Amino acid sequence: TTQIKQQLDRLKETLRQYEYHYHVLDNPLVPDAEYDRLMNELKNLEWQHPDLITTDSPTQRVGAKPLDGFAQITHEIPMLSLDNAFSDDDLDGFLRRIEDRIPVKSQQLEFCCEPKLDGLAVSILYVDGILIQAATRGDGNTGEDITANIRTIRNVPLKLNTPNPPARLEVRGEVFMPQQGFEQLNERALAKGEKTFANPRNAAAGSLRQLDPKITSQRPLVLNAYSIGVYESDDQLPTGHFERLQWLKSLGIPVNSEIKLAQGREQLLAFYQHIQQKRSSLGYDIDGTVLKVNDIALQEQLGFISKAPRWAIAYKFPAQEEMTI
Ligand SMILES: Cc1c[n+]2nc(N)[nH]c2nc1OC(C)C
Repeated sequence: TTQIKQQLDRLKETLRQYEYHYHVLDNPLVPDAEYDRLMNELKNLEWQHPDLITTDSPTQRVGAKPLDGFAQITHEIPMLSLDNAFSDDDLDGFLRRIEDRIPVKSQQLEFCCEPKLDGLAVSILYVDGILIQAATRGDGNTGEDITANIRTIRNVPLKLNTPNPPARLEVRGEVFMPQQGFEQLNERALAKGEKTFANPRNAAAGSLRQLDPKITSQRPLVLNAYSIGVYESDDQLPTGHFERLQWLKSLGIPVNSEIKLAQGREQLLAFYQHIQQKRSSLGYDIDGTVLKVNDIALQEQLGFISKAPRWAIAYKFPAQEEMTI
């Protein structure tokens, strides 16, 4: 059966490359018909040799049976939320708070600028390059195990596109439903007298919370990664967030194509205005932008503000001149 195994491996690797070029590089290598032909060839060969089926095979996206419920998963690193800005003044406050804590003028600071996708935050764990587990953000500390549903999302790789994968890599990103897929889903639901969804975000949430992966598999969901959680490897990660996202893309993880580096206040505002102007033609819902200090070491120096209470404020006296007597 080594002959069969080699044939299976070749088919799986070829299909993975086709999926990578189609879903991540947005640049198909072959027509869909050729992809479908090869997928059927692999399905037939696996049907003849079920004992040789591997969990990372492109044929293994839709789980067997519906779940009774979702198990809970505790995030090793909490998935925190973001502070909001609603005006240029708020942005200036954000920049000033950074300058107060690190000796760098914001004009010299590089930022990774991203569209803020209006979907659901998820965490996907790859062990030795194989998709092992996926969870919703939940309350930030514990989420629901939605591994079976995440596996059905066509642009989520079941195996990372590298000969030497990290021991553990947690990818964090947004699962969303593009507007066209949302409209088609609601049309079909109406035609079948089923309930429709109010907006793409609810449709994505409802699709990920399906206990039956066969239903999730028929929903047009898309993943875009935006950060790395747990990482264990002999190799160091790049030292910039933007460069880390490009590295994820090289591994076969889809990353939004609007993401850019910007330096200083003017370029941040230019990115914000650029995305705002493109908003209606993106083909998916966004609710703003996410602007991140790009240098990871600076991110760690700046740290997190645990959500300060909204109902209390420390109104301080002006700093007293130290009297030297
Ligand atoms: C909660 C969140 C949401 N988003 N969305 C994007 N694009 N990036 C991003 N980063 C996040 O958190 C990081 C700052 C860790």
